[in-house]
Order: sequence, then structure tokens, then C-alpha cells
Amino acid sequence: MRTSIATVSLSGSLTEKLDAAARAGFDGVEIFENDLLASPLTPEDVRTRCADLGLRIDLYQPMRDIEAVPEAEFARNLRRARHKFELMRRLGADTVLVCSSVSPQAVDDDALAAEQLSRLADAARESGVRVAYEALAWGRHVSTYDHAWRIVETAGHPALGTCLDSFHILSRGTGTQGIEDIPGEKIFFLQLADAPLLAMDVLQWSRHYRCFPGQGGFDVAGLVRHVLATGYDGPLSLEVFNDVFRQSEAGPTAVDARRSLLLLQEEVGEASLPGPVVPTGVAFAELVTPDAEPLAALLGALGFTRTARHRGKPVGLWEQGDARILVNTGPAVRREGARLAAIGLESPDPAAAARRAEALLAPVLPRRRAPQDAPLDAVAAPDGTELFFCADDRPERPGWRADFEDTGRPPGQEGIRGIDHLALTQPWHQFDEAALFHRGVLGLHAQESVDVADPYGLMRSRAVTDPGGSVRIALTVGAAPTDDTVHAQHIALATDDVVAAARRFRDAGGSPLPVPANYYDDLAARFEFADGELETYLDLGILYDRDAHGVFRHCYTRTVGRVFFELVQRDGGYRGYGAANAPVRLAAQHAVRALTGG
Ligand SMILES: O=C(O)c1ccc(O)c(O)c1
Ligand SMILES: [Mg+2]
Repeated sequence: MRTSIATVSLSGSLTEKLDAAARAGFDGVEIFENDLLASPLTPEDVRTRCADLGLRIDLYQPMRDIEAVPEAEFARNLRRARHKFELMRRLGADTVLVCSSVSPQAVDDDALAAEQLSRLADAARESGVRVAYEALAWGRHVSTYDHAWRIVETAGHPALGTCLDSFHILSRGTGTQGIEDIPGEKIFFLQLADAPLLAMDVLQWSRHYRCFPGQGGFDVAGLVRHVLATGYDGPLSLEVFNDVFRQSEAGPTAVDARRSLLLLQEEVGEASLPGPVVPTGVAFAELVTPDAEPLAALLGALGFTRTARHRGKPVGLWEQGDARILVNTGPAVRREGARLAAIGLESPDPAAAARRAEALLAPVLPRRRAPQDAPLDAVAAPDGTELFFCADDRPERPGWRADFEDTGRPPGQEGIRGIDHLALTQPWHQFDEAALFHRGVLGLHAQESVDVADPYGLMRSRAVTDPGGSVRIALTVGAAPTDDTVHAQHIALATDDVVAAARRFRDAGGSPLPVPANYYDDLAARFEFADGELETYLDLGILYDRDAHGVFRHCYTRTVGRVFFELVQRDGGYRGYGAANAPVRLAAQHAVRALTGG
């Protein structure tokens, strides 16, 4: 199927929008009137530019407040419309979108609406244009797709059809089965948008919070299946009004948009992508840092040993149990200090995992970072984190280990079993993209996102996991682009005895993040503890949570650069990440930062 995107979904000038849409691989665009009005290009220039870029102009929009008005008003509307039809002829656009009227002058009279839309369609046909009538969810008298279709059916005009917009339909909770009652050839256009499930005024919801399919809570794929069942063969077009996209670079937004459509097409059986290869474990986490010393001290106190070093690069491998951490002091290092730069994912089929990622527009990284290195399939996530797909067939001696020579020291054995989860801070404008990427590209399951109060902002967190919980990534983001964030990335290490692990860490010279006594007083009110248990937690800064499945105990190290560690004990199948404790943890980190200036 052809794919299209409305220029309103992308930021910048019309030229920038068109370039971004073409580069991301869209077949066409909907040109939003305001984008044309603000452009120095003539309609003929726009037409040529689109043709040069291989873009069809699938729709011109919107035309507003046309139908069901007194005759004198309609005559003025028709004059206005004729003017726009002439413009469309110059643009080479053959379909115009007419939204259901919001005008106070409009009357609740379907026969009049049908009659006037029919006369509009007559004028359109004279200019070689067709009219697609869309019910705005907040239309004055017409606000549902079935109502708009009844009017179009009554008009019975060959140049008049309906435009279905998933937002207007799904935001009202109207059933979508009725779509199949519309003949496919009378659906002139299909616009797709998702949205988070919010209880708010529908116009505000539509104008500010729409997002790409798969990034919100609507069943967009279910709707598309009904539309395809009618025989509709026009484009799948994204029309997303979103405050964040308006501020983000058009290029990446367009890629995000195309990825969303590819996944949607796959879901409805209209695209065959290489299937998902779900990772089965975390092979390693790679930290880059300008100065290995603070990290080495921290890892040492946590019980890790440096078991190997890279043969060609300044990269050390630190191991304990199945937790493997690379510390890289090479040229990829940026000034802001230590950060989590790469993740090795164990995969049953690394090449196939990379093929899917590439098909879904993830940048593919060079297979060998140096001539002598073992080849590794790798792609970049939206935030730039490098994801390496590592064969999981030889866990005792994985292929990537060949690039490392042993130091002679065995892995640490101080109670850390492996990596429980990784928390990756996302750029503010890429949070929804990141969740869809990890779900669609890696085949991970996305949990609900949770908002956590930070003393100086808000943190949003969404976990993506494999079914067995062997790979858990918590994607986090601050609430605003300017957030002065302590939302550093972190590596959570799994242990069966967090009290022992925390004690060992402190005895080895580590300093756990201190937690205020008030927190433990509250815990005492909420749960029952054995004698002395809470005192131990207070002493070691251990936080406590419970869900329907089990218990979670966890504590934190101080932050080095942009990275800290967490020690985690999950009992009885606890599924979360201690979100209830996150405000206290964030406040404690702010407090430490205020003291140390770090
Ligand atoms: O918000 C609006 O006014 C508006 C305009 C055109 C559309 O296609 C639409 O879905 C909404
Ligand atoms: Mg629309």
C-alpha cells in the first residue's frame, strides 16, 4: 500500500517537511494549507519539488465550514472553494478534505448538508478534483463517521466521498465495525493517528496529543483492518498534530512515522518484514568514560573484577556472575562523563535481528569496529545507544569475547547474579519513538508508562521486556526539554540477598545513596516487618516495595558521570521497578548532588 504523511505532522518549512517525508521513504504527502500559505514557493514550484522527490500530493486540506448553512453563506463558501480548486489544479492535487462544519451558522439538516456538498462536488468535478468529507469529533452537527457517510450516501455524487480519520473515530469510542458498511470506493481517504488515552476535551486532545500508530492507546490496526475489508486502496496517511513533533527535527520524526506505519502494515498483513528475533539476555552493558578510575573503584566495591581487556582498544571487561560490564575510555567518550553507550543483547539469530532492525529504518553500524575485531551485528537505537546482537549459542564463551584477552583474574563472586535491568534516559522528544522502537524492532513487550514526581520536575518511565524477564530496559525521560536532570542512566544488578550485597559494598568502601528516616517511618505504617529489619534497611539505604506477585528490595550507589548502579532483589515474581520509591530516590540524588556539586 502507498504511504503518506500530512505536512502538519512535521516541523519546519514546507521544503524541509517535503524533504524529510521523501527521505524517510513516504510515497506521498497531505499538504496542509497553512504550510503552503507560509511558503515562498509557488504552487507550481511545490508541484515540481514533490515530483522531483518522488512524492505524490495525495490530499490538500482542510476546507472548513462549508455545508448546511443559509444559501447566501453557501454561495460565499462555494466561491472560496472554487478558488481553492483552482489552486489544487496548479498543485496537481486531486483530493480535498472538507471537515464537518463547526460554524454557529450551520444547521442540523442532513438533507441540506447533502445538497450543498453535492453542489460543492459539482464545482470540484469541473476542476478535476474530488471532495473527501470528514467528521470532526467536535463537529457542530456531524461528529461521527457513520453520520458523515450517511450524508455522502444521500448526496450520491461521484466526486464526493468520505475521509476516515482514526483519531476522530476512536476518540469517541464509536464502534468501528460499521466502517465495513461503506463501499471502499466511497472512502476517498484514510488518515491515521493514535493518541494516549486521556480524559480531556476532544479538540485539545486531537490538536496537541495525537501520536503515531502504536505509540498511544487506540486500536488503530483494528480500524485499518475494517477499512481494508471494504476494498479501500488509497494511501495509509499519517495526520498527527503533536506539540512535541512541532519542536523536533523533521528528519527523525519522519523516520519514526514511517517505522510506525511499517509496523502497522505488518500487523494488518500488508507488509512482510523480517520477523522479530526477541533477545534472550543481556550479554553486556558498555560504559564510556573519560576516566576509568571512579568507575573501576565503584565496580570493585560492588564485587566486580576486571577479567579481560580488549586486544585493540582501551576497553576493560568487568565481570561478576552473569553481569558483564565494559568500561571504554576510547575516543567515543564525550565530555559529560561516564555514560551507558552500548548494550549487547543475546540473540538466537543476530543477523536476522539486524535485518529486521534495518528494515525498520534503524541505522546499521559497521559490523567490525576494527579490522581484527570479531564481526558483530549492531544498530543504533533512536537515542544513539548502540545495540549489539550477540549469538547466544555459546554462553560460556560468546564470540565477542574473542576480542578480549584474559587478565587472569576470575569473575567476582560477591552475590551479584547478573543484570536485572538497564535504565536509559531518552531525549525528551524521543520517548514515544523509543518505546515503539524497542517493541517493534526488538520484539520486546512494553509495559504501561508511569509518572514519578521528582522534586524539581517529573520523570516518566516505561519498561520494555522479553516474556521471560531476561531483558528489561526501563526507558525514562524528564518532563521538559530543559529538565535539569538527575535522571541518569543506570545499571541494576540482580542479587538474591540485597542486604548482604549492600553491606559488602559499604564494607568495600562504597557509599550507598542515603535514604531519609521519614521514608522508613512510612514503610512501618504500610507494611509489617520483623524486628530490626527496617533498621537494617535504613542503615543501608534499602528501599522496599510489594506488588501482587512479590517483594522488591533495592538500593543505589552514588552517581559517576551520568551513571549509577542499583542493587536489586526480586522475590516471588515481583514485576515492577520500585516506581513507588522513585520520588524518594530522585530526591536523595538531588540532595547528594547539591552537596557535592556533581
Ligand atoms: O483540528 C482540525 O481542525 C483538523 C483539521 C483537519 C483534519 O483532517 C483534522 O483531522 C482535524
Ligand atoms: Mg483528519
